[in-house]
Amino acid sequence: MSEPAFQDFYPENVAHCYGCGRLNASGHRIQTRWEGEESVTRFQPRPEHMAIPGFVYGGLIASLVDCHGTGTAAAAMYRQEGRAMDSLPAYRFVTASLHVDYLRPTPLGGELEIRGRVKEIKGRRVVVEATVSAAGLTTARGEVVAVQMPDHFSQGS
Ligand SMILES: CCCCC/C=C\C/C=C\C/C=C\C/C=C\CCCC(=O)SCCNC(=O)CCNC(=O)[C@H](O)C(C)(C)COP(=O)(O)OP(=O)(O)OC[C@H]1O[C@@H](n2cnc3c(N)ncnc32)[C@H](O)[C@@H]1OP(=O)(O)O
Repeated sequence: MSEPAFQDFYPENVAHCYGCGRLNASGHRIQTRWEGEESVTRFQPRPEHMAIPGFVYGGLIASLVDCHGTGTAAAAMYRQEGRAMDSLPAYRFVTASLHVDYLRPTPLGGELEIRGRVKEIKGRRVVVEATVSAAGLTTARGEVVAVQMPDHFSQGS
């Protein structure tokens, strides 16, 4: 059995995100893990994730990069501090900025692989670079600026 994903450690009150919340039955429920210095998410797009026949919708790609980035940011902070991901207080990150370059059309059909690297950790901010690949070919590149979430965010205020 594979080890738990970063998202498996999200506290219940922040586990409903459409991209990464394990408690959102209609969402993508992505799962991200370390592979050495890189974080990796694998995702199988469904037929409805179509842009034009045969190709993946760019919004889905952005969504995957987004939540891959926020998950990697949290995991990177735990790793930097040598803390287990189930230790308290929990680190929660939201997206401050999301940038995606679509390099070539992403074929719809096979699994996508998102690979991330931590570019910078500074104060409450973590910058994560990511690539999206299909069948070994990089089709998109992204950057996420994730900022540690203020406490009031999870209470809907
Ligand atoms: C392995 C982990 C396991 C455990 C994990 C545990 C918990 C994690 C759990 C869950 C994760 C949480 C949620 C998951 C759900 C969703 C994730 C998916 C992503 C989303 O779907 S989430 C929704 C969309 N997202 C928003 O709805 C954000 C709206 N926004 C704001 O709420 C504020 O805007 C905020 C909070 C971003 C900042 O506000 P603030 O007042 O707290 O902080 P402040 O402004 O002081 O910025 C502090 C430093 O970030 C820099 N900075 C700020 N903004 C920047 C930008 N745009 N570009 C570049 N840098 C920026 C500043 O320059 C400064 O940097 P410096 O300190 O170096 O000067």
